[in-house]
Amino acid sequence: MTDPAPLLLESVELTYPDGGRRLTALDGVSLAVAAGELVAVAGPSGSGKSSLLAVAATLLRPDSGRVVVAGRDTAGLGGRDRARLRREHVGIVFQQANLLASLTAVEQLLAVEHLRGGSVREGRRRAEELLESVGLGADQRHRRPHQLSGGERQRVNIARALYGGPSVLLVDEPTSALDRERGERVMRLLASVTRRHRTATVLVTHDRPLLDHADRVLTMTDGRLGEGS
Ligand SMILES: Nc1ncnc2c1ncn2[C@@H]1O[C@H](COP(=O)(O)OP(=O)(O)OP(=O)(O)O)[C@@H](O)[C@H]1O
Repeated sequence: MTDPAPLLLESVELTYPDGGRRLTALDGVSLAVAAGELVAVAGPSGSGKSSLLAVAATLLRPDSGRVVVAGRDTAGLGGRDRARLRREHVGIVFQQANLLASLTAVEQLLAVEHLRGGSVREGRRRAEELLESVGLGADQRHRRPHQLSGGERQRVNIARALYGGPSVLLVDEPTSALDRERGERVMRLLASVTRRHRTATVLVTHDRPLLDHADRVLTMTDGRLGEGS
């Protein structure tokens, strides 16, 4: 029997208030992402890509349809249970690295351990290992964000998202602040962490050459998700 997909969306509808009416951002979106699979979502500005990530992250509740994360149907969950589900099962990588200016790379990951109420000694070892696995050398691991390059900051960001051992990894335009070559390298890294950590990864990008690194490419058009780029 195959394992259930860590991320499952079924017939999801999402609208936003728009004056006196409602604007449809997601229109009957269904998507299943398997463990170890990297799905890229392309599509024009305003087509609904960020809305898709927000719903998958349980940050927004859909008007209708099902969102199942790590086997849990999120429909009946209150705010606290959603927050816990996110903390335990969802890693999020935003466009900008959003790192805390005063903390070193290792400490950025330890801040997550602190939130989880775990052991800092254990956490330090795991943080060092993860940062090494995304390609940060021993020196860089003890630098603050302004002492790192944009690509290195994005690597710290990815390591931090992986820290909690998520089964779902959601990535929003990870290469937009990077030049072509660094963007390619970050994309290769995301493909490799998806395989190594067996995450169900959804990545939103405008950057067409990067789509080659995905297992599957989908296109969002006016809130509808279709096959192919
Ligand atoms: N909070 C909001 N309130 C009202 N409308 C919104 C809100 N957020 C997004 N929208 C609208 O919903 C639609 C989808 O937006 P979304 O941000 O998901 O698109 P996107 O594909 O991620 O765009 P981009 O590539 O420019 O980031 C757009 O028409 C947008 O204007």
